Amino acid sequence: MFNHQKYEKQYFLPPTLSYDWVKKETIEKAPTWCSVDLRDGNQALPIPMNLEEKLEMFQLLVDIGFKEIEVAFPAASDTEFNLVRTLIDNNMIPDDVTIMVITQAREHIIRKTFEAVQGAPNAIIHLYNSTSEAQRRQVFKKTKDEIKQIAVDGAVLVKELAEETEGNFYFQYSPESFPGTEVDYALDICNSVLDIWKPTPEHQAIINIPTTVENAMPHIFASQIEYIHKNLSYRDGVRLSIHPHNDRGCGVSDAEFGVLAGAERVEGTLFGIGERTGNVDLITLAMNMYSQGYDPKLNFSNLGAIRKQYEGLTRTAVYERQPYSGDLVFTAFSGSHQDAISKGMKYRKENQVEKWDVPYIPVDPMDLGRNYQTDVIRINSQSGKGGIGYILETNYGIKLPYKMNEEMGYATKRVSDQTNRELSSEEIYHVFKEQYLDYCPHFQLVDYRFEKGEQQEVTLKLKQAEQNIELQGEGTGSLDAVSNALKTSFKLDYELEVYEQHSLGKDSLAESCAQIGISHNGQMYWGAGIDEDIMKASVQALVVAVNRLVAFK
Ligand SMILES: CC(=O)SCCNC(=O)CCNC(=O)[C@H](O)C(C)(C)COP(=O)(O)OP(=O)(O)OC[C@H]1O[C@@H](n2cnc3c(N)ncnc32)[C@H](O)[C@@H]1OP(=O)(O)O
Ligand SMILES: CC(C)C(=O)C(=O)O
Repeated sequence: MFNHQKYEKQYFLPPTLSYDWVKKETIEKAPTWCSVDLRDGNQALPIPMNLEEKLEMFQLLVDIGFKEIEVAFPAASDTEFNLVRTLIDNNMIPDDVTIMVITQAREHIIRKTFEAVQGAPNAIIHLYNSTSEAQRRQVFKKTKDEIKQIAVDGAVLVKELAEETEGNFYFQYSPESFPGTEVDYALDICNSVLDIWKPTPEHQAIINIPTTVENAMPHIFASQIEYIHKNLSYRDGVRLSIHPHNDRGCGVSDAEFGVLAGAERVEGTLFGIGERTGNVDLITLAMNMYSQGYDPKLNFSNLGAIRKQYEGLTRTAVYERQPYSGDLVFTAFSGSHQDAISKGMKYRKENQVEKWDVPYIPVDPMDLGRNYQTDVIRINSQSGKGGIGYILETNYGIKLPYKMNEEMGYATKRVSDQTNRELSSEEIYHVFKEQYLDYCPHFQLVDYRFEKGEQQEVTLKLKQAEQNIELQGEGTGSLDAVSNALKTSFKLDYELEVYEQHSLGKDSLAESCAQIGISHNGQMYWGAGIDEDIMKASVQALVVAVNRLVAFK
């Protein structure tokens, strides 16, 4: 039964509430990013990564710029254990990268973990135990003091083994299931663990606060973090870290507010892969900083390639609307968005604008390895002339007069609406070709010859109903002469209103595109021609416009 009365709030407010974090505007300095793709991300995969895949993932994370990487839960499986050994035995960990391994606060698991990290140049031992009221009551069946003792005993053993084991070790403690834990109690456990480790500014420890299962609004989490930040012992010897999950869809807000509230380090995964609804997406966090003009200290300039590799390694598909990385996140299908984007891109080019402010596109897609041809505007029945003109211009160099563009827009939308699908740029060009370059159902241009008399004279060779015919005309200019020949011979009455032409390329051999608009009884009829010879392009454009007049008047 769908009954909200079955539920009640499960989070705890800190004993004293302060909201200093609210007064801060944005994140200007990148926190330390710790990737947990190989641990929390991996433990959520239906088929966890194998050793080769993990090694490839490790290299990918290093290449992106991560300096802290949680590589394994060594006691979980041979594969996890072997990954740590492979990295250490083969000196595969760059000097500026610290690996992290996680362990439950259980003796045999901690011992196994130290076997795995023996000889590590730098490694963080991440100790955790669950502290929530629900888990104390249901899972561990222990009192608060007994649960605290699990953490303290674990911290003691971790310290002892670190002293005995070859390698350089740092410590991290997480009160797992923190969202369901009384905040002052969680703080008390963290401080008790720190009392064992006695961290200093020279050898810091990490206290990592997770939203194991996110159960409150992000401002609650921020207030909890601010309380811990202000009341943690050994504060200058501690890096305060957060580990947001996304059960309520607020992982990014938790992380950003948490940093404003005093966290110096953020754990998460690429693309937000992780248990249930995932961990916080570090790409989103980093790119949110980047898009405000701050250096995130992670490089996603080839995000498409990163995504492809990641999807292969994890056998997981990235959602098409995933911020920054999804297939469709830079794409407008709707007309008014397309119009603004198209004008914004033009404005940017013409005015050499330095800072990015194109409407509807929060960051320059090119910065992430995307392109303007296929990523920004795509066409379906929701699209408009701005977008359709943009596709013709960016893909084919064709610029249409305003009113012709409008008509072409409706012609294209009609095709998409009737077929109920998106149209590719080739299909859009096909509509243009069919309607404006080749539309000659009544007569077709075969050839023409100009002669200069008192006026410009033309002999126009056409084909009509499979018969060759010749028309004569004269006028003040070449096009005028062709137009008069058509008007007189076919007894037509129209005004030549618009004549535009431009080159389709930069060199002198490039083709020209001519567009002609003629009016009859207040209605415009359009035609276009493309040829290396500008006159030929223009005559063809006029022939199409007149054909359309005959067909549609
Ligand atoms: C929120 C998180 O992501 S936490 C990380 C979770 N990740 C994983 O669990 C992935 C890897 N885990 C594993 O491979 C296995 O769980 C192992 C190898 C670590 C341990 O396996 P097992 O001992 O067979 O079982 P299991 O994990 O179910 O252990 C449960 C026991 O450990 C206790 N326990 C669980 N977590 C902890 C902890 N952090 N500290 C101390 N004890 C713990 C439980 O109370 C339970 O005790 P009981 O045996 O007295 O009932
Ligand atoms: C162990 C902790 C950090 C964790 O993964 C979680 O609580 O989600």
